[in-house]
Amino acid sequence: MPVEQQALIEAEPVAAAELAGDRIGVLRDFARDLGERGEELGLIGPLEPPRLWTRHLLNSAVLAPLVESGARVADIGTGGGMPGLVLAIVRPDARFLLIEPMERRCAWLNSQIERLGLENVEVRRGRAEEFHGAFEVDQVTARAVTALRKLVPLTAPLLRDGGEMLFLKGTSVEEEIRTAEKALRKHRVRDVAVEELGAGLLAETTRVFRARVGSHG
Ligand SMILES: C[S@@+](CC[C@H](N)C(=O)[O-])C[C@H]1O[C@@H](n2cnc3c(N)ncnc32)[C@H](O)[C@@H]1O
Repeated sequence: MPVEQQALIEAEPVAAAELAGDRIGVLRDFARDLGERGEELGLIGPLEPPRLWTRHLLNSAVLAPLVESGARVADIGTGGGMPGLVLAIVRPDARFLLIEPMERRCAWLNSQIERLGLENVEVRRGRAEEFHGAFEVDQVTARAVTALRKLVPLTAPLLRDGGEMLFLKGTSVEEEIRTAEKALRKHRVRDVAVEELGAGLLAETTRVFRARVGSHG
């Protein structure tokens, strides 16, 4: 990578090693490739390399403690890898399905899975709604895909009874919850909570929408 481009990619924050534990080397490897090629491949915008770690990688990795050990997790609209591929890197004890309709993004994700030697993650090309009835998972994750009132009908049918939604959301999450009231009721979404993640670790904390579907825990 040219020196001038290296300088544009954010230096690794101290919190990265704490969040990724012994998987930090693999996360670093992914960060390097995403930083070098992500913009050219249309995976991240031109303003993103200087905030690659804080805005994207660590913003995804803060979800890791909420992933249940041994869980089957579907990440909807993974794009360049956030949060699903980052979680697959830092949580090798869970299994991940990355659901992404765009062919070029799926090719990128598959090439990273192979290059990084990840054995707990697969890519399924298509829209979330195309997989309703095809499988059931314990948890679903998503970031920057669509508003909650649309995300709930897309993802609830992918969850087993008692399964959990974990959506990275911005500051308007409470307003999104209000607007999604009908969809939440229709899909029997319960135990709705908003949690702040990354306090004490990240300069900017992250908000996660957390809820369960159906009747069983
Ligand atoms: C703005 S990008 C966000 C990518 C990534 N989650 C991130 O935070 O960087 C939205 C992604 O969702 C995908 N997407 C849109 N609608 C979808 C659907 N119905 N099912 C699955 N993925 C979808 C798009 O192809 C795109 O890659």
